[in-house]
Amino acid sequence: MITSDRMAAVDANAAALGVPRKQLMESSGNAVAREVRAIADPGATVELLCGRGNNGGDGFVAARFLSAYDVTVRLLGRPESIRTEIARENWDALGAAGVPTESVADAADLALDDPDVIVDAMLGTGVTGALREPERTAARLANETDAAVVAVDVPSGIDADTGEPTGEGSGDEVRVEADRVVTFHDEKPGLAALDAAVTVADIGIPAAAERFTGPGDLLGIARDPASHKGENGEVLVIGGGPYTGAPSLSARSALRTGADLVRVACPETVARTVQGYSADLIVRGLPGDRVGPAHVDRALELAAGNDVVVLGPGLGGGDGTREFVRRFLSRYGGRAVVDADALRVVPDVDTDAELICTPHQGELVGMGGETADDPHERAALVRSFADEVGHTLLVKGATDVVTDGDAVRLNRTGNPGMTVGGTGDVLAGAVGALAAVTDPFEAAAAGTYVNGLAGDAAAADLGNGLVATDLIDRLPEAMRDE
Ligand SMILES: NC(=O)C1=CN([C@@H]2O[C@H](COP(=O)(O)OP(=O)(O)OC[C@H]3O[C@@H](n4cnc5c(N)ncnc54)[C@H](O)[C@@H]3O)[C@@H](O)[C@H]2O)[C@@H](O)CC1
Ligand SMILES: [K+]
Repeated sequence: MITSDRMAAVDANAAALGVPRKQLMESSGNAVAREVRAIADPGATVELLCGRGNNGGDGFVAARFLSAYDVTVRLLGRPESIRTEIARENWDALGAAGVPTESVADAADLALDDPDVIVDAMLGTGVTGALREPERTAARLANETDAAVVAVDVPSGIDADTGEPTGEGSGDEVRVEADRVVTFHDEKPGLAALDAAVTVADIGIPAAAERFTGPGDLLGIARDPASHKGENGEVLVIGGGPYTGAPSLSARSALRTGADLVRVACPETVARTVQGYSADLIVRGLPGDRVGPAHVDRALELAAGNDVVVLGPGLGGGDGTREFVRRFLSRYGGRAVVDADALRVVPDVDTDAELICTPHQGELVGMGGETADDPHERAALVRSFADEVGHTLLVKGATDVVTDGDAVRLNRTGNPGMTVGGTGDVLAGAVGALAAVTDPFEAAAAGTYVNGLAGDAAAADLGNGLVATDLIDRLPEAMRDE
């Protein structure tokens, strides 16, 4: 099963792997034609109702694969209104090849002869709201015929994620009643409940487009242009003690990854150092030089106003600090990224919090998890450990493993230059910022992807001489990866 959002991400990842959308459209159209051939003999009349988006583009391609049939391609709208370049190219190819086409902009001009097969290539996953004209009339007419209706990807007017009509509640819910659906790459959650035979067509999306992170993994993080300060994430970093630089690295990384407000709670002795690094940070000093059990109430109070807590950078080990982490997590019910010395506490603590743990392999073993050299074998081990602890794990390595105990994603951005101190703090901050705007699994996957990209950009300039702050500077550019 794949949702529309994830499908869009995988599609972008496929393009980054060298399989562009036009190529996928070719396979999609081919698969639709195959379905038509399975239900109608050569010479049968086939009417292709095509919209102006890529769903329509799939229809244009299908027509080319149906030269043995009596085909009519009907574009709903004017040719100038075709929305995408690849759909337009396929429309032009039909004209050049002399395939009969017709464009109908006005619903009043629509009439369907009595075809044997109707291909519904009007709207796919790009549909919003109730069907508008002329698609609406075309859907009604298609439903009234005796033709076998083959829908491309999803019946027009149906939400692929829910199976509900897209105009639901408007009293206006026209949708195509398809006999068959040819959907692409994987099953869609909304199709199972429909009264139609669903075929899943492999359109050549590489398995790696789903297995590995890519630019598509950043699509879900697009910012609402109308958003206000605070709506794109407020993060509290709790850290510092023996290591004074770590919390500031995490905090600045969170800012550069897009968080609106970042606060740091750290020992008073560390506070001045953190503030010295950046005037953009709001720093709250906790009495003393180590974070300990005495600070739990204050830390919870500070955490309350934030979307995410990043817990661990520079805290150090020691009984007092561990006790702080244990008590904090047992009372905290929000979302947190847990890193470094705070990690060991996680398997034993009873918490309502939603955690993203970011261990390297040594820390994973310290938590009680297992690892293996082969990334796929390691992924399986980490997945079952995540399931056991009930939290999202991001296990760092040459290939990072991200899993929530169910889904698994691997990341291969990054380079050996990043073994320098502090890059883990940068990662924790980036994941923290992202966890404020998307779910923990997606935040961990996107966070490690951009952190690695920033590291790769730093290595391109500086080789193994890169330091953690070089990554922070390059995070904004990495976030714009396309
Ligand atoms: N994601 C992928 O990897 C692939 C997608 N493909 C196809 O691309 C489709 C998605 O393409 P698009 O994103 O262009 O979207 P659609 O083709 O589903 O719809 C595009 C346009 O329809 C119009 N529209 C939206 N809602 C409407 C409504 N209620 N009434 C009338 N018009 C409306 C809008 O102008 C919108 O831009 C998929 O369903 C699939 O068929 C395939 O070509 C191959 C691979
Ligand atoms: K369709």
